Amino acid sequence: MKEQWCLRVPVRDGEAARRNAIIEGVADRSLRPRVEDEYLLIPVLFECVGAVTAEFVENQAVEELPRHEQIGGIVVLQDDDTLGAEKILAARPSAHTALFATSPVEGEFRTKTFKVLAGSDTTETMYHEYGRRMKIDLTAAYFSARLANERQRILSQMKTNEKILDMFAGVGPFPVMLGERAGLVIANDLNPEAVLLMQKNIRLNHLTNVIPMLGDAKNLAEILSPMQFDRIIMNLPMDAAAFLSAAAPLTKPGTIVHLYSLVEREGEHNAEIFRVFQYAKVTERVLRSYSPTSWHAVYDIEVTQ
Ligand SMILES: C[S@@+](CC[C@H](N)C(=O)[O-])C[C@H]1O[C@@H](n2cnc3c(N)ncnc32)[C@H](O)[C@@H]1O
Repeated sequence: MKEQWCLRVPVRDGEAARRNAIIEGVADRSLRPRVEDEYLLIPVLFECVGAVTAEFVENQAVEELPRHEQIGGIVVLQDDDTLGAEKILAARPSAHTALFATSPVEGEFRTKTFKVLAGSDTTETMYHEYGRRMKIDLTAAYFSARLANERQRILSQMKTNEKILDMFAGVGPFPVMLGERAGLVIANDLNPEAVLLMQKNIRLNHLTNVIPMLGDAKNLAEILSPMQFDRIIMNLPMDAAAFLSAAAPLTKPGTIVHLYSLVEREGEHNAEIFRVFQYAKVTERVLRSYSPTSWHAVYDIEVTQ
């Protein structure tokens, strides 16, 4: 593989950064890093640069550039900083556009609006994650690279041929990633633009067992019963717990529900979970902090009866 681009990280962070890059599929074990001044230069695969996860870029790679998150060919800056945007684009050959979010995540489609700071006037890009490709459009449909590791965790837990339901699938990152091992994935979202992109992503990744669906998750039980799923993904962090009773009729003993939520205290959703599923084994894990008083957590709910 040809060496074309390097991550430059302080030597003290070097080993962790290299391990992270190898796990992310961005660096290759066979390419040796080298030390220059106080920095370790980690050769990465040019075509995979877009797959570097947001946290990795922010924390390890580019201390001298303004803080930003890279998603495929797009960098999203934390500040409305045109000069900084141009600097980032010059430093990142794989990036074609620099954006600044002019709104928070909002509305039921969970989208943001953006201003183009530099580069091409677009919010569309191709995003790569662990060998999969996804077309995304940051204004049309929600997308975040931050759950890339979470998708791998679930993939590693899956048995072959599982029947999976993603109730809030967006442009399809979970279905695309889990599809290779699943028997069937039903991938639902309320946003028509997200479902259109998801259809493209299913085709881009040559999946024939992922069925995209446009609808309100609250009606899924009525539409899909008597189907029962081995695994249900619920990634609507502001409100997923409110949909637990819509998911319940589609479960059976052994079903695992992965509920993603923003929480302010440990066990925040336990009362609702045990109200809906009287017999369940629940594990709560923190994924990252979201604000000084809240964090992003995943509840793995194993239905036992
Ligand atoms: C946080 S995003 C998650 C998208 C995707 N799972 C991902 O990881 O990128 C939540 C998604 O839920 C969708 N959504 C919101 N309310 C919904 C509802 N009642 N039924 C179905 N989808 C809904 C939004 O359109 C959005 O795409």
